[in-house]
Formats: sequence, C-alpha cells, structure tokens
Amino acid sequence: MIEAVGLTKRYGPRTAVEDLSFSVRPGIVTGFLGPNGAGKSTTMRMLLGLDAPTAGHATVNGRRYAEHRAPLHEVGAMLEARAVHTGRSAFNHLLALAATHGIPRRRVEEVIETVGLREVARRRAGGFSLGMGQRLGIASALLGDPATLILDEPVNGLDPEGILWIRNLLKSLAAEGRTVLVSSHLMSEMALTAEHLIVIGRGRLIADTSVTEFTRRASRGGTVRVRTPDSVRLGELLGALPGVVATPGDDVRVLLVEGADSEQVGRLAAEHSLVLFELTPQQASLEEAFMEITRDAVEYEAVAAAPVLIEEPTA
Ligand SMILES: Nc1ncnc2c1ncn2[C@@H]1O[C@H](COP(=O)(O)OP(=O)(O)OP(=O)(O)O)[C@@H](O)[C@H]1O
Repeated sequence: MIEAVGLTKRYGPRTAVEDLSFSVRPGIVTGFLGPNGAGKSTTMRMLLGLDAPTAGHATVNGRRYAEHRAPLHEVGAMLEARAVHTGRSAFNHLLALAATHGIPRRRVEEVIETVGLREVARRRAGGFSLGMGQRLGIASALLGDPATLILDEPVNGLDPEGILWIRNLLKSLAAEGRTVLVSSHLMSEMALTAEHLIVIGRGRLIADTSVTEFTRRASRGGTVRVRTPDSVRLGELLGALPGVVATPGDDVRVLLVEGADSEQVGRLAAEHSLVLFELTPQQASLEEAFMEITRDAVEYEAVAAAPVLIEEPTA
C-alpha cells in the first residue's frame, strides 16, 4: 500500500508537484499516467525518499521510506534503468546489491532467471541494450522480494516482445498480492496492463479511477450511430431534446447522435415504438481520451515554454 498525502514539490519558482493525494492498493497494477513533465518522476522520487517534499508526505506499507529497516524487502524500485555500474557484469551488480542487504546469492540467481538474463548475466552491463538494461533494473527491484514495486516507465524503448513480457510480469506480481505502481505516458499500454489509473497533469491529480471507468468516461460525450427505418422521426424526437444533435450519416437510415448516449437513444426509440437496426456508441480511443483529459496540462506547458505577447489595445 502506498499513500501520498498533500505531496508538493517546488524547485525554486517552479511547482513540479502540487498537493497530490492518492493511495495505491495491493493486488492490482496501478498505472501512473501523465504527459511529459507532469511530475511523475518527481512524485516517485518522493515516495522513495530520494527527494524531500516541500509539503505533504508519503508512506509505503504504513511508513515513510526512510523508516523501513530493510527497505529493499519492502519496496523495489526502478527509476532509471541505466543507473548501473557499467563495468560490472549483471550478475556482479546484483550480487553487490544483494550483499549489502543480506540477500543470499541464491536469490540473485532466481531474479536473473525471472527476468530472462541468464544467457548474458556474466557480460558487462555497460554493453547491454536498452531492453536488457530494463530487465536488469527490474531484477534489482525484485531482489528483496518486496511487497511493493515502483517502476518509472519500464516499457520505454522496449520491443514488442519485451513490452508483453513486462506486462505479464507486472500482472503476475500484482496477482501475488503486491502493490504495483508503474508510470507511463502511454495510455494504450496502461489500458492493457493496469486495472487502476492515477492521472496527473501539471503536478496535480486529474483522475484516480479504474481503467473501466476511464474508458467509460472516454466514450461518454462521443457519438452514437443509429440505423433505423424511422430516421426522420427519430431525428425529430432527438432534435427536440436539449443539447442533443442528430445529423444524417452515410445512409438515409443512419443518424449520428451527439449529446445523448446509446441508452437514452434506445429508450426514446422504444417509447415511440420505433424500430432500430443498429445502436453503436462510437468510442473515442483511450489515447484520445487521455489527450483530451490532460489537454489543459499540456497546453499550459506549451504556453509556458513559449510565452505569447499580447499587445495592449490602444484606446
Ligand atoms: N531537479 C529539478 N530541478 C528543477 N526542476 C525540475 C527538477 N526535476 C523536475 N523538474 C521539473 O518538474 C516538472 C516535473 O518533472 P518530472 O520529471 O517529475 O515529470 P514527468 O512526469 O516524470 O515527466 P517525463 O514523462 O518527461 O519524465 C518538470 O517541469 C521538470 O522540468
């Protein structure tokens, strides 16, 4: 269980994270989403005690990270996959990490097996591909068999096989009852991996919801396609409802309805005994929904990066 309460981080005049509160439950994968610069890495660093919050606090399994006696057994983290001593082999890197935390050599062999690095474990980690580096980062995170995992962009730069591997690994770790928080800026990937989402923009919480609810919200406000032999009559009835617009589709029997969901359209048709051949919500893709939901946050970044001069109107 991870808990953030009013987490705030300022770097000089810049607020990276602002009054962020959320909790991450065990047993499911929670996706931590936000556009670039939203504050995901900063938040994760605060959860791990690597950055001190300007205000607020965070706990992992009921305690602040620094208060854990054996933190590697409580929290496994991967923030930068490249944070590895490049001259060492993957095996020696893990062995050194294990030795300083009283973890037996057997466990090193186990995690190397889990992440599929057996063949290359004796090779210098500095020569690793990005994918191998990610696997090594995950191996380090798993070393202490922790109850909680915090991974920053673990699928970045991976090939499809690597992405599928991480997806399945995260799901199985969560299924074992662990708390799994994984950040990404890719909505479509998170939709396949996570069950719950925490979405931030400009350092603030935008959504704390299940993937199912997020998808539902994404399709709300979308268009409903209706095919009916009574399109003229149904169009009139829909047009009489406040905020509803029905426009003809690619066929005289097709209407594209905005401002009402498929349930409302179906009920209206039934009340007037109109036959329907088709009633299809046209879902926005999750990526579109994510862009829509975080748009203001992104626009702010763009404006902040390139200030626009507005001339004073002359009297
Ligand atoms: N050490 C720092 N000093 C000053 N500003 C910082 C520092 N670290 C982060 N920031 C700023 O805080 C904001 C949040 O950055 P952060 O890296 O946490 O975002 P992010 O969501 O992880 O982004 P990305 O997906 O691009 O990694 C950014 O505007 C960034 O420039």
